[in-house]
Amino acid sequence: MDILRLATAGSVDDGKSTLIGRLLYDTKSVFTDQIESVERASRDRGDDYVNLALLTDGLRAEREQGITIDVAYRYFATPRRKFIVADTPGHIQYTRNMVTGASTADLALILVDARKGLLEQSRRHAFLATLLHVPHLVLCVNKMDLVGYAEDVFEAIRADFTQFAAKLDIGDLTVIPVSALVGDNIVTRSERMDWYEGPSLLHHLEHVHVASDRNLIDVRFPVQYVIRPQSDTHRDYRGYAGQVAGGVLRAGDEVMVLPSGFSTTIRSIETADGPVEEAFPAMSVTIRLTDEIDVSRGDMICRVNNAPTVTQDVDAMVCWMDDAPLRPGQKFAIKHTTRSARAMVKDLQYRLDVNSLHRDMAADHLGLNDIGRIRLRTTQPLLCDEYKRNRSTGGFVLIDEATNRTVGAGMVNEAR
Ligand SMILES: Nc1nc2c(ncn2[C@@H]2O[C@H](COP(=O)(O)OP(=O)(O)OP(=O)(O)O)[C@@H](O)[C@H]2O)c(=O)[nH]1
Repeated sequence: MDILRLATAGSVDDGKSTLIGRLLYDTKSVFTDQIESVERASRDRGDDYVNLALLTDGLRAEREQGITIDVAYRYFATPRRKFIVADTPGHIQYTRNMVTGASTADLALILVDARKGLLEQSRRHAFLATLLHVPHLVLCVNKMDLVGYAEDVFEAIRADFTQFAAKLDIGDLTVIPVSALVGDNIVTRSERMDWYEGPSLLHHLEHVHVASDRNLIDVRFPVQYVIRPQSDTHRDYRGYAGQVAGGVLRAGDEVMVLPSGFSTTIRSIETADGPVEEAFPAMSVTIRLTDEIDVSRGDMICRVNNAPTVTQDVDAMVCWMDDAPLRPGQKFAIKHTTRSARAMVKDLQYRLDVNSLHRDMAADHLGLNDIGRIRLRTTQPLLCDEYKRNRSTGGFVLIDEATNRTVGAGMVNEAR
C-alpha cells in the first residue's frame, strides 16, 4: 500500500499533539484500551473533554512535563494509504529534531494557533521544510473554534503566510482552517466553516500525489554490502545489496560503477521475495552484474551517461545540531550515502537568519540550531548530486569523531 510520510511542526501549544491524536482517534488507529486510559487520564487531570494530546504524548514523562521532547513516530492508516507521522516538538532549541523528522518527509504539516497568527517559529519551520525540500507543505490554522470560525482571521493568516512563502521555493502549498480539539475539517469537512471550500486535512493527506516526487531519472545505487557467500555451492555468487537512491534499474541495463568507472550490464535484480524486473527508489534490492568487476561498499552504480559528481570539494547548507559551535578549520567524519570519509570545514560563507532570510557574511561560527553555508574538503571523493535534485545523494551528516555524535546535517548546493 501507498505510504505518506509526514512531519508536523508548530510552536508549543499550537495543538500538534491534539491534531495527531484526532487523526489517530477518528481513523480508529488506536486500541480501545488506549482510548480508555486516555479518557481516565483526562478525567484525572480535570479536563472536561477527552484530551487527545494525551494519546499522542505517549510517554508518561512527557505528559507530566506537558511538552513533547523528541521526534516520535506515529502510524495510522485509512483504506487509501498508510501514514507515518514524525511528531516534532515546537520548542526553539529543537530545530534539529524538525530537521531529523522532515528530512525524509513527503509532506510537512505546520500548525499555527489562529489567535496568535504566524510566529517566528512558523516561518522557521516553513523555511526548514523548504530547505529540506519537503515536496508538499500544509499550513493548518488551528483553534478556529476560539476565533468564532471567522473567515477574516483565517484569510489574514493565509495572506501573511503566502507572502512569506513567496520568498521560499515551496512546491505545493495548501492552507486549511481546522479545530483539532473539536474535529473541524480534520477528517470531514466542517459545517461551521461553510466559507471554506477546500478539502479536509485527511482528504488532502489521502490524495496528495507523491509518486512523482522521487527522482526516477538519475539512476543511483549506493552499494551497501557486497554479498559473497563462502560456501562451496555459492562460490561464484556475487551480489551488491543496497537501497535505490534514484532512477529505475532493470536487468539488461548498461551501467557504470563509480569511482572505478568500469561499465557492465545488470544481470539480475533480487529482493527478499525473489527476483524483480525493475527497482526504483526506495526499494532495497541486491543487484548482480554480468562482469566480475571490483565493487566495494560505498561505490555507486549509475548509468553510463548520467553520473553523479565525483568530488572532494563540497559546497553545502548545514544545520548545526551541537552545543559546541562549528568553525572553519574543524575536522569531522562525514557520512554520505554508504560512504564514510573525513572532512575539513574550509570556510563558512554565511549564516542564514531563518526569520528574515538575511545572510550574515561576517559570521565566524554556527551555533546550535544555526543554518549556514559552508565549504568542505573531504579525504575521499564523494559521489554526490545537488540536494534539490536528489535528497539521498545530496544529503550528508557530520559526526564528531571524539564523541560519535551527529553534529550537523548537510545539503549539497553545488558539487563540482
Ligand atoms: N480550543 C481549542 N483548543 C485546542 C485545539 N487544539 C489544541 N488545543 C489545546 O491547546 C493546548 C495545546 O495542545 P497540544 O496538542 O498539547 O499542543 P502541542 O502543539 O502538541 O504542544 P507540544 O507537544 O507541547 O509542543 C491543549 O490544551 C489543547 O487542548 C483546538 O483546535 N481548539
